[in-house]
Amino acid sequence: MSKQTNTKPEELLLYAVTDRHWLNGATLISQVEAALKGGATFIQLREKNLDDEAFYKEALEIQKLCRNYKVPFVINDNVELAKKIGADGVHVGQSDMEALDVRKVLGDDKIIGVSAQTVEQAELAEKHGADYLGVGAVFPTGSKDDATEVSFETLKEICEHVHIPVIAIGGITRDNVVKLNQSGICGIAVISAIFGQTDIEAATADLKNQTKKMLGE
Ligand SMILES: Cc1ncc(COP(=O)(O)OP(=O)(O)O)c(N)n1
Ligand SMILES: Cc1nc(C(=O)O)sc1CCOP(=O)(O)O
Repeated sequence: MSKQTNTKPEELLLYAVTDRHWLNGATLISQVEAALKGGATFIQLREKNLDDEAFYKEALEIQKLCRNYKVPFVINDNVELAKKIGADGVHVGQSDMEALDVRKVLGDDKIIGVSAQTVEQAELAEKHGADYLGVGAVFPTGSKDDATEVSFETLKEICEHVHIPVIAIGGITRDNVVKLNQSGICGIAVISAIFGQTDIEAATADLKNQTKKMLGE
């Protein structure tokens, strides 16, 4: 990995993906702030069932918070909303808008993250202008119904074949993150290991330490 992209590998160390499934009466903004206080280095707003107006208001609120913490903020799938509020970028999957088309909408300076499960998908995403790849699911996950498992060997192969940063996602916890050692990733993305925890700030700080250890930092 060595290509210049719109995000730095260190920003991708501990990437928090939101999920209102874990709210339990709390607000998303308070949970994201706890993750930021604990040291999350990147935030993705992932909403699957929110109406446009509520999604817009929430995105503006979380964007403001992330700016205060100087942490990149991207939106899952919704390129139009990312463009409208001037978010730092978007994350798209294999069945979403193609990276080349996202780039046309957002311009050269925004961050485009793309999900990849195979080397072919990873190479194509890089060629089409992705700034980083999210590869998973590296472990079984309860947070995404249609996740398909990606083996350690495939993760490693993807890292070897692209020149953009790769992060792993899916079922990662403080206890199993060590298993990703020597894969070539520069960080991890999680939902439940942060937002499913009682003390989000402490869990984030702990996971960040474990991730740094795994990376040999
Ligand atoms: C960092 C990161 N990596 C992968 C994904 C999965 O994206 P996608 O395949 O589009 O699936 P949904 O998240 O839309 O269910 C992600 N969101 N973030
Ligand atoms: C959003 C997402 N994408 C995945 C993929 O495999 O692409 S797995 C996943 C869910 C990650 O949540 P948790 O950390 O709770 O397992």
